[in-house]
Amino acid sequence: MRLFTPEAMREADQKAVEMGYPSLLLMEWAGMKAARVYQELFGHRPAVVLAGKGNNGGDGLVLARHLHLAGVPVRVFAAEGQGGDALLARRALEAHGLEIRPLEEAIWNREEVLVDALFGTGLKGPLESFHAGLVERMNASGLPILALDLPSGLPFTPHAQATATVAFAAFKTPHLLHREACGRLFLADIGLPKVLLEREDLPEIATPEGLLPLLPKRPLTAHKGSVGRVGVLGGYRGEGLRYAGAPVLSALGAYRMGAGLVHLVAPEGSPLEPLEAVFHPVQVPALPSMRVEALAVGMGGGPWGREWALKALEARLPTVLDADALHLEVLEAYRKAGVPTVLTPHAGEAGRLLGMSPEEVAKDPLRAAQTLAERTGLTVVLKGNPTVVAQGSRLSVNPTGNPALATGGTGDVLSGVIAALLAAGLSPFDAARLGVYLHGLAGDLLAQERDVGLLAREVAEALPKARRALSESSIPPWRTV
Ligand SMILES: NC(=O)C1=CN([C@@H]2O[C@H](COP(=O)(O)OP(=O)(O)OC[C@H]3O[C@@H](n4cnc5c(N)ncnc54)[C@H](OP(=O)(O)O)[C@@H]3O)[C@@H](O)[C@H]2O)[C@H](O)CC1
Ligand SMILES: [K+]
Repeated sequence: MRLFTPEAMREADQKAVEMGYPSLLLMEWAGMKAARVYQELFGHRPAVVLAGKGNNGGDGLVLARHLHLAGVPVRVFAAEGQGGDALLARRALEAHGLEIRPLEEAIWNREEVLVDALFGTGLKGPLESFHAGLVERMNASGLPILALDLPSGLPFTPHAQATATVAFAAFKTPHLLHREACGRLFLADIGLPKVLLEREDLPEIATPEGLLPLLPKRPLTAHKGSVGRVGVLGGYRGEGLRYAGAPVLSALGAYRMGAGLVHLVAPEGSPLEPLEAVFHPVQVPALPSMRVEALAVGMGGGPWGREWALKALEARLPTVLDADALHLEVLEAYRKAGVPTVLTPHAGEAGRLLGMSPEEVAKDPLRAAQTLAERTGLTVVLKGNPTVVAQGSRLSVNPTGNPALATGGTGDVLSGVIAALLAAGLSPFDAARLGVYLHGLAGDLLAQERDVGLLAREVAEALPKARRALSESSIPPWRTV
């Protein structure tokens, strides 16, 4: 599944029309499918449809007709000046005798549900004062908001804060970059010819169908040496072993992702945990002899991070470089050595490597991840909401995960998860996108029980459940209608 920009979506739309596909059919399906979602979520609760003058408004007018025909009470407030399909949608609605009042008069009461059909992909800049005021009034109403295609105003502020969003034909960048504004996501097939949605040049959205075939199988003859062994190198002896837990969490992540054996190389005095690991206490960063197929390096390494990474490079094994190991000259050494490498920076670390502020990175994570991947020649996991995986020109955007994961140590767990998948034989890009997806899904499963107060080790513990959910193809983060 591809992630469309609003422009790419408009192109697909235009191509459909050039192919002779009637655009009115697309609008009819969009409005009809959205009406179906409305009824599923709100039953016969009365609707207030707020429609703009563009095609997003047209979708809203079609929805109003379908709700009316289904016996749902509907009041419609629409901008003036529709043309094309939206005007036909308006006429069709009027033919059923529904009154359409000016948008300026929009008002609602406590029983109603707001349908946001003001703007979709055609918005060119931040909302001007009238629409900004309207959207703010909608948000402040406390009523549920069903957004058609996009919460109006996105990607700018202010924008509608939706309870649920029905995306038409495909997800667009704001759906994943501003997930918190979208509420529950629904994806509606509106009959757009499939060839128009197959765009290899666009970023992929990691989906269960795409990732399931990558999940390492465990044959009956498996033993601990055959399913992938991981070496974890990290920790710093200064400052009283302040981050001694980080390598332990990485080791837990690796075990819970299915590593057969984990070797833990950490400063003397570090906790001897987890009990299942093979311990190598060292005085200074070192690479002891051990039989492993992949490494996770840098967690809690502080000033030792660089040395850990350079020592680890001697093994010439697929490696995950995290946190303190992330320095430009280290990355250059890994690239030169041709070692399959995955970097796992957050926005702050990526910003440091790119010479940008963390805010700039977070604003356009797709571009930042791709730039870092191109500059380093390595595979990049840019952690954030959403997490983006980049390698060369390939981009994969991860739809799992939630704010509960924003807690100390979850990144360390992720490094072990990806290392375990590398050790099981996956390529860096596949290990990264599968690892990120499962790690996020583990967090999502836990958030169903509690949405704050998660511990990183619990995320590790939930990994087998996430793995099972993926193999049983349950819980995609959206529903298709
Ligand atoms: N293939 C599909 O996915 C289909 C999508 N459909 C729906 O169509 C919209 C996109 O429709 P479009 O008409 O291109 O655009 P919008 O309805 O989102 O908005 C256009 C109007 O917004 C005005 N505008 C633009 N920027 C601003 C702004 N900053 N402030 C105020 N007004 C603004 C613009 O006015 P202009 O005078 O600038 O032209 C337009 O009037 C998509 O999201 C789907 O919902 C189809 O229905 C089916 C196929
Ligand atoms: K909208």
